Amino acid sequence: MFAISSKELEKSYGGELVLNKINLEVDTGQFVTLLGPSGCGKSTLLHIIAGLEDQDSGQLDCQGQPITGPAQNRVMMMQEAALFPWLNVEKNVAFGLKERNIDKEKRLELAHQELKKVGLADVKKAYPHQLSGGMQQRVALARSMVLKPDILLMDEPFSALDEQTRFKLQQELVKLWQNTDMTIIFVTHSIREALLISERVLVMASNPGQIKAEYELDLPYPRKPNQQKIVNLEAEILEDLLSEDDQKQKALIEKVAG
Ligand SMILES: Nc1ncnc2c1ncn2[C@@H]1O[C@H](COP(=O)(O)OP(=O)(O)OP(=O)(O)O)[C@@H](O)[C@H]1O
Repeated sequence: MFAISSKELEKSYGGELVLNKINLEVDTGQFVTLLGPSGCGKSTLLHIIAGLEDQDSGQLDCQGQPITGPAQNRVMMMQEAALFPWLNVEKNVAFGLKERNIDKEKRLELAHQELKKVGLADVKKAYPHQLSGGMQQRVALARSMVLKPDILLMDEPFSALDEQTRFKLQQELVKLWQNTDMTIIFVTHSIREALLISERVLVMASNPGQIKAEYELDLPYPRKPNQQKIVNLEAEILEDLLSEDDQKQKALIEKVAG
């Protein structure tokens, strides 16, 4: 049974087809990246998988059951940490456990354990504004992980971070994932990021959004950006996206010029 599967999934906004015939099969425990240019529908697809939006047509299942809305076993992490500024770090992490009828002491204990994994147990009494952007995203990661999701959906979670912090968080995320059975679907428009972290890269194209290529990455972790295979694949995917972009631009010029 697949963690997530879709058949001929489609979505339009205002008459514009945004997702076209998305066929997806994600194995349990896999780390999959949706890679593509701005506007190709990556976030829309992730939101539909999260159950935050409906598709117009096509089948979408999680663990063999149709997705009809949000569920506790699917957790979404966004680009902005969006922590509660009035709660300290441990309470931010523990917050989502309230819904699960876990008592306060246990909630804080679980939050502590998760904060330890992201190296932030020592600042659990601090408030979000006291932390750097990278630390805030680590807290957001702990807040997602404490819920022990089967499926973690990540929408460009590191794209607002500086390069070295981003690299560190990529490595940490991979380590955290390796210690679980969690399935991750990660959205990015960084080719390098996709190649450094995931087992499978699905390259999307726009107008309408579709999956146009797929790469299986049978490379051990931790990966380095200067590994020959990564360098070669990065060049290949970039080339592909550039030629796609040229065609789109040509079509747009023809349309605008009449
Ligand atoms: N709620 C909405 N209403 C109308 N149009 C929308 C809505 N959400 C997304 N779109 C449109 O759908 C298309 C795909 O958007 P989406 O955000 O999924 O792309 P993306 O690949 O995630 O882009 P980015 O990398 O810039 O976040 C875009 O043209 C966008 O304007």
